[in-house]
Amino acid sequence: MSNEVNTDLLKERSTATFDAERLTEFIYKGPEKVKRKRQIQNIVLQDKFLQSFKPTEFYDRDGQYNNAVRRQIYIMDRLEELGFRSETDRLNFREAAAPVELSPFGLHSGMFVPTLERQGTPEQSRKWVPLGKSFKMIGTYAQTELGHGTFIRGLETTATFDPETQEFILDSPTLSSIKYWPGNVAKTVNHCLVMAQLYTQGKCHGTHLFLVQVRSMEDHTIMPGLEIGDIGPKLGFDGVDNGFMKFNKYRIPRMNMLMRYAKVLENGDYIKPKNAKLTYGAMVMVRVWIVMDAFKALSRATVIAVRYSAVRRQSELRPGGEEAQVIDYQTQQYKLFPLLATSYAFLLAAEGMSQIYAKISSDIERGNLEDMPQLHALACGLKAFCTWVGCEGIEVCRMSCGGHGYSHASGIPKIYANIVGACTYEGENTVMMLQTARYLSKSYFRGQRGESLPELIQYLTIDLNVKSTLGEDCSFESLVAAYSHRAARMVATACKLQNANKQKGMPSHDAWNKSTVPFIAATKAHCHLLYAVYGIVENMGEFMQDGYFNQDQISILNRKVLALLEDIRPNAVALVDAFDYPDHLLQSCLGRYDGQVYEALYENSKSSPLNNTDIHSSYYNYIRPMMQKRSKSKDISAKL
Ligand SMILES: CCCCCCCCCC/C=C\CCCCCCCC(=O)SCCNC(=O)CCNC(=O)[C@H](O)C(C)(C)COP(=O)(O)OP(=O)(O)OC[C@H]1O[C@@H](n2cnc3c(N)ncnc32)[C@H](O)[C@@H]1OP(=O)(O)O
Ligand SMILES: Cc1cc2nc3c(=O)[nH]c(=O)nc-3n(C[C@H](O)[C@H](O)[C@H](O)COP(=O)(O)OP(=O)(O)OC[C@H]3O[C@@H](n4cnc5c(N)ncnc54)[C@H](O)[C@@H]3O)c2cc1C
Repeated sequence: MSNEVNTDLLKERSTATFDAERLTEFIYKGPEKVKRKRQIQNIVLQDKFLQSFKPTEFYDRDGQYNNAVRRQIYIMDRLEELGFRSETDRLNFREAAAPVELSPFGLHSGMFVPTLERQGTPEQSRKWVPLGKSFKMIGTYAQTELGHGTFIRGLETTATFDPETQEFILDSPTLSSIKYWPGNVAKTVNHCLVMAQLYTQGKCHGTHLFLVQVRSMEDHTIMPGLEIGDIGPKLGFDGVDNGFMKFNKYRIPRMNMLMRYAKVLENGDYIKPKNAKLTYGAMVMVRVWIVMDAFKALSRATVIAVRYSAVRRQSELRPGGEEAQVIDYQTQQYKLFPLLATSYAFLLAAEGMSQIYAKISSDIERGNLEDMPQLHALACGLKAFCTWVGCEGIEVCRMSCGGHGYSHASGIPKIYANIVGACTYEGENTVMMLQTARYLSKSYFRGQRGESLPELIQYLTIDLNVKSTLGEDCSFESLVAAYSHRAARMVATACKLQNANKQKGMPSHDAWNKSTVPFIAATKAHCHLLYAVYGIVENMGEFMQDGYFNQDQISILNRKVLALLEDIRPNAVALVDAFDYPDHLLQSCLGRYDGQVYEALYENSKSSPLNNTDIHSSYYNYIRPMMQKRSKSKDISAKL
């Protein structure tokens, strides 16, 4: 590989109208933090073991899982040796060391340990959390079953209290009750947090969490009374062993029920929690993180697509002129620049969401549950919105790279395959949007009754007869007003339909179900408040439906979006550089900082296993015999 930077990229960087480094410092919260991040990334870059892994697509499933375990354990050991204590340092190291592959210990650190911490009594946490943190106990979160994922109340695994032995008996009474999908259940973990229907004194008290040992701590054999296995290959998550698990009247001690909020006493009496949904806390936390995952995935794809578009030359823009950088085509700009802006919007949304989560979850821990519905609605809506928009955007990035985007060498297919799972896991997106929709519906009717609403949804009570004041400048205030108007109108329309259905005599559940399509559209509009001019132009019908904008204003917006493409054009490369993703994090021949994409693609293709021999064994085994057979056949030779 040459050491030179592609001349087009050099030019892009030298003509940018702002200093990308300052923006990097804004993103990572200051120059010291940027420096530290780079130091950590360099440690990884110098690490021969970490650099020795080939991309996961070159391994079969067994190899992918094996490598993932090997690499992640090495990462843990290195983190210990390096003595990194700060969460940011550890995250930076982990991301640089395993940039594409998901960890077979991800659910251990991401759900198992935090749930023990937050849902266990102080004694339970004191006992188990240190074991989890030191990996003496390896665990995961096992909730979903063959028959039910979304409808938690429909889960069928039972945990029946036996006061004689002071134990719970876990059972999978039906085929559909078998736990199915939980990550890392198949091969990695020795413990699970299992969501099961609690029965005591002959009564069901709904779903609760239980700590269950599933493998021997001595030799990792599956505990008697359990059946465990892998569910097979998936679209992504190559290194993750999503599994199935069946309980055959398997006993665990009473104290293995997580009892911070609900309790079962020795005599079998059940003590109710303050709110039954407190058991769902781990899911809320992960939904919040997923917003940040959506940012990371979309921004990486955008970096790759924008850099490649600056390097790729195709066709003549000026007749007889040199071939143009594809980034100069207005259509290419219209594909990519809004996604670049969306990446930045997602970053800010993810940070804002994390702050709200930190505040409300600490209130909840102190017993103040007032804002729980608001947190739930916000986390569900943003998780669904950002993963949907992110995945669509990543696919646009892939296609904007033409044929090379389809190759794993572009790095984009893997980003997509991993993040698209987030549209389903931790709450299927439509279902999540409908949770936010219910909150909006209830809030709308409260607003109609004159009750006060939380700040984020006060716009639901605005006067819908007011028209837009948007002028040539497309001011921030006029854009916010437009989005508020559109979302408020759409929520009101959906609520009116819901009400009309009720008035026709429909039971309230039917009245709700038969208005959910407009409610989903209204909820997307609610989440869309992250956007500006492009969002209006792309959804003009919804903004126009009640004549909110006049014809002149529509023309202004259409002109403005094209003018913005011109504004972004000289800065596009600098705006993606500012994310400061080093090449070894992007793992992309197309998104390289130096822009040497053709050399990289050519080199990369040489590592394809099909190139190990000039003549593949299938020639001797199948092609040659087929040709020999055909050449002997009279019919064929006659035709030839
Ligand atoms: C290549 C490099 C790229 C870089 C990026 C890569 C990105 C990849 C990163 C991946 C990293 C790590 C790996 C991730 C691992 C994946 C983990 C996946 C784990 C799981 O999936 S665990 C299982 C998750 N399951 C779910 O989420 C189930 C969804 N269902 C529910 O949550 C609920 O049941 C419900 C559907 C929300 C509600 O059901 P229902 O209406 O029946 O209501 P309930 O009776 O249950 O509730 C009544 C009432 O309560 C309200 N409510 C419900 N939940 C909550 C809550 N959590 N908090 C507060 N209130 C709640 C509900 O709204 C009702 O209210 P109402 O009566 O309407 O007022
Ligand atoms: C990669 C991956 C990792 C996972 N990891 C884990 C894990 O670690 N632990 C774990 O417990 N689970 C895990 N899961 C399971 C995951 O949480 C569930 O698949 C998810 O919650 C969706 O539930 P479901 O499969 O039952 O979908 P379903 O609910 O069956 O969805 C099917 C369709 O029905 C629609 N639908 C369902 N209910 C409604 C409704 N009320 N209103 C309108 N439409 C509805 C949905 O919108 C969807 O279109 C994982 C899944 C994946 C893909």
